[in-house]
Amino acid sequence: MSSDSGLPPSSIPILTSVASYRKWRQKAFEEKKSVGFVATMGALHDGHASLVRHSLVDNDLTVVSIFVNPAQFAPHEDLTTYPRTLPHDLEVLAALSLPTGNDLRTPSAVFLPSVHDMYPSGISQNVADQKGTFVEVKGFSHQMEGQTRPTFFRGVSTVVTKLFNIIQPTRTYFGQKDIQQALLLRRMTRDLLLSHPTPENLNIVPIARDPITSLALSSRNAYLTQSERDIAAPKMYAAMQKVKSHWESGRNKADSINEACAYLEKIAKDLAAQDFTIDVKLDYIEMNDPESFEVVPDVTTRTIWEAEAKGRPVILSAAMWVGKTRLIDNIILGDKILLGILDA
Ligand SMILES: Nc1ncnc2c1ncn2[C@@H]1O[C@H](COP(=O)(O)OP(=O)(O)OP(=O)(O)O)[C@@H](O)[C@H]1O
Ligand SMILES: CC(C)(CO)[C@@H](O)C(=O)[O-]
Ligand code: BAL
Repeated sequence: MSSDSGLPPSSIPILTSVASYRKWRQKAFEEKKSVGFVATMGALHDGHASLVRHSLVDNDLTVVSIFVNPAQFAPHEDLTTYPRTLPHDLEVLAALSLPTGNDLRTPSAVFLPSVHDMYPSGISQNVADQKGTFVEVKGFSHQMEGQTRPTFFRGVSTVVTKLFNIIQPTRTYFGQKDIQQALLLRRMTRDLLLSHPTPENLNIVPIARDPITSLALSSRNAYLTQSERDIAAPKMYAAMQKVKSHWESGRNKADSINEACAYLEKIAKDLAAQDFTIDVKLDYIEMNDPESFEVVPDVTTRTIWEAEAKGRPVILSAAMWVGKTRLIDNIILGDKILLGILDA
């Protein structure tokens, strides 16, 4: 069954217009049902499933949006090739269920808007050509991922504001894999005084990893060849684990990171020598303050950080090119609970 024609078969109602969603939401308001929301760009995997499962546990109803947002892709990025797998996505969602009392809770609706509905004034990927209304979280969008992708968070903040405005979620769920995105959106929710969701109801769900290689699940993993996925890509997490163990043994930040960079350089050389088709290039590996996103000073050790940071953990994050695919990952050094990251 599907709510609109021209869509793949789906046991979950698909709402493609803002008006049809609003009607659905009004009924939930009237019935005093809580609505959990998971925003995605589709190509669903077990990381997305974990977000949806959390929502099913916490809420009467769960809505998943699938929208590949042009505004968060720079003109040179992969908007046109981004994986679009709607029939598969609907099957993944239909297979998710949670027994509650006599009931089986499943995702309640999929919101599938058009680019035109989301951007009534039109949308250019080139910020200089954009017209209309945009949301920027100033001072928090240029560090970490924002350094390599300077217009990324403007695109994300804008589309998520629109989605929140439409969906009116009681609670939302974002992945720790995109940790800066989740923390920035929580700040945006606070700054814009949103009630649906409140900042407290923006939940962060731990990173789902491949059980064998520990590679963080990601829609873009679909771009990787088998050897890129199984051999090269997991080295980024291995490098971060090295930073973690140096940091925890008392080395300062610069030394800890340098060891990991040297490890990755050696891996890149070895891979190139063994197989010319695997090309690995580190974009960054860095430690940042989870509140300001500023870089942890080179000479800081864990003991110095803990004395100064009043319990705040450190975000250790990395981005790496594996062939033509850019992957990101992170580890929280310290207490994840203080960032409001849920248990898995
Ligand atoms: N491995 C994961 N574990 C937990 N959450 C995840 C994981 N991967 C993605 N998410 C979360 O799912 C939500 C939707 O993400 P999105 O649809 O962009 O998938 P993605 O795998 O992050 O894609 P991409 O490969 O483009 O980064 C985001 O909140 C994201 O952080
Ligand atoms: C939050 C989001 C769905 C906004 O397009 C996207 O950035 C993502 O999938 O992480
Ligand atoms: N999950 C992040 C989406 C992006 O890289 O555009």
